[in-house]
Amino acid sequence: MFSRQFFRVGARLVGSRRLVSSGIPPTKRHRSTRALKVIAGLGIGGTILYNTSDSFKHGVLMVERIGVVTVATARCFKLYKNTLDAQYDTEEIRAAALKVTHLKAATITLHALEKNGGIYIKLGQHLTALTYLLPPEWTNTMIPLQQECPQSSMEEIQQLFQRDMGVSIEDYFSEFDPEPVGVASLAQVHIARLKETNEKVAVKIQHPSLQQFVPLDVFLTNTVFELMYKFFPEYPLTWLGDEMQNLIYTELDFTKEAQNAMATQEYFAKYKDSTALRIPSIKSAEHRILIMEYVGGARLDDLKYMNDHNIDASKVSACLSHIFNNMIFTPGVGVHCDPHGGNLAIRSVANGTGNGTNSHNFEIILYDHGLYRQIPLQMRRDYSHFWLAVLDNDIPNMKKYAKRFAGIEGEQKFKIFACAITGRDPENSLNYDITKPRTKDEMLNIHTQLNEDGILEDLMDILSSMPRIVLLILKTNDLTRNLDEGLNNPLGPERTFLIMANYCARTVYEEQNELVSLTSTKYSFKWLWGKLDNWIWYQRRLSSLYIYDWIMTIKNFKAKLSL
Ligand SMILES: Nc1ncnc2c1ncn2[C@@H]1O[C@H](COP(=O)(O)OP(=O)(O)OP(=O)(O)O)[C@@H](O)[C@H]1O
Repeated sequence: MFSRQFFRVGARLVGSRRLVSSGIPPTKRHRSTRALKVIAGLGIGGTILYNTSDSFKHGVLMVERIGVVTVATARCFKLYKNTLDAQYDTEEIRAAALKVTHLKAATITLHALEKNGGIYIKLGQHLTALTYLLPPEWTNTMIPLQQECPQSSMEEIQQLFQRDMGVSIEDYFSEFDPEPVGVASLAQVHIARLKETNEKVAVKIQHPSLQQFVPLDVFLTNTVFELMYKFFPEYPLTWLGDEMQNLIYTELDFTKEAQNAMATQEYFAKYKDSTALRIPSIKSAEHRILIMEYVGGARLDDLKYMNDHNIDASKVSACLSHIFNNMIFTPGVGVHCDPHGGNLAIRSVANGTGNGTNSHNFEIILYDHGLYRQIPLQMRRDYSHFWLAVLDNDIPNMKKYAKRFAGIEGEQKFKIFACAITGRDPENSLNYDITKPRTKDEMLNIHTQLNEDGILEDLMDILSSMPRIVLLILKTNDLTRNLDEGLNNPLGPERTFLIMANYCARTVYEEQNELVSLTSTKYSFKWLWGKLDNWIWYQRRLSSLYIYDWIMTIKNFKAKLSL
């Protein structure tokens, strides 16, 4: 590829054929022939070096990567500068011009990310998840990055395995499917069978090319975001570079993923019944190779699979809600940072046999434990207050706690934030009704309203100033909401909100109890009264779910009788 480019540039520089035919004097022709020879010599030398010297090849690829990022950045800068500096007759025209620029810049960026691959694809995937906080032209354009990740060749995989494990794939496994079951930005997963025990396993292997370019790529992305901040201080995106730098090295260490998977498996062992969660067991873990028990399943939005296996979508939805709320609200294991559709699967099991004691006829499989985050205690408490206020339509308290846990101030920013966190349009987010599912029109309306002029600056401000962990909460909320909607749960979203309200209520109950203990003497009247008052409040909160479940049981019973 390098030599081809070299020759193309050479030919353009020399333009030799045109020189001969255009009557240029012989001395000039001589000079151009010599130049052609030099370029040809460099091209051939370069090709030989490229194919024989690893460090030369590495250098060339580095220059190429830098070139791709520099050109894309310069083009996007120019586009935005022209659009933002221009004069417009009306705000509508300006907004329309900005939309066009977003789309053009996003397309240029997409091509650059695809060309460089690796962590750039990860960055693009991160952007797609910020649905309510970035213009749709950006989030929609990046969607292909979720599906198309470059696959490493079997030869590269074999070399890496031999180097890192000290043994060949043939010696370690009795079977190894060369076609991966999943190819992602950082790794690919192959199905294999262990030679020693004949067990079926999933082997996650990091793309070999990643390691050598990660420091450069992190440096480049940080530089781009810093430059952007310099030229457009009103659109700060440096946080995105910082975030990537913080996370990428953790994600690239599969021994950390193994630790997370084992900790989550152990933690959820006591919640098997409410969650039906299955985490594949870890067989062995190296920095770039992870060998796990093979646990396959269907996607959660495969409604035919669920129908064929008699799996009740409303139960799956409730289990999902328990899994993620448990992670968010209970201190212990932390929150899985990437619960997208590809990282979850469902499989049917004989009633009561799933995962030891799970009483359901299905298991929910969770993959990819590369990143977990702990939510600080006070943030968890404020977040719980916030959601209880949302469910009570208590706007003053919503504002109070949005400010506390996410630093949101001002009417406009509060509205945007309420939209992002509830996934509802401004009207519904401030007037929340948990019984009503979102309609397609409502989702369209969210994007239209978030795209209104003047909002972009506020969005950028929110993104750069809010604690990173809140972004994770927003992302988890959104992904789990999408998973839930994909299930077509016949009961609607009501039960999942009641489950979440229970977790919030428990968090607030614990906080209030702690307060009573801190402000009164144990067993004094004030202490007893405080505890009782809290307990009654908590039971009142819990009862809504019990009542709902009772109503549903009676409804189901009546429906069965009438059949
Ligand atoms: N233990 C397993 N058993 C069966 N299939 C598995 C297992 N682990 C992973 N897979 C399959 O491989 C795919 C990719 O795995 P995983 O999500 O861990 O990779 P990844 O590189 O972290 O991907 P991404 O970053 O996109 O989430 C999964 O979606 C799943 O289909």
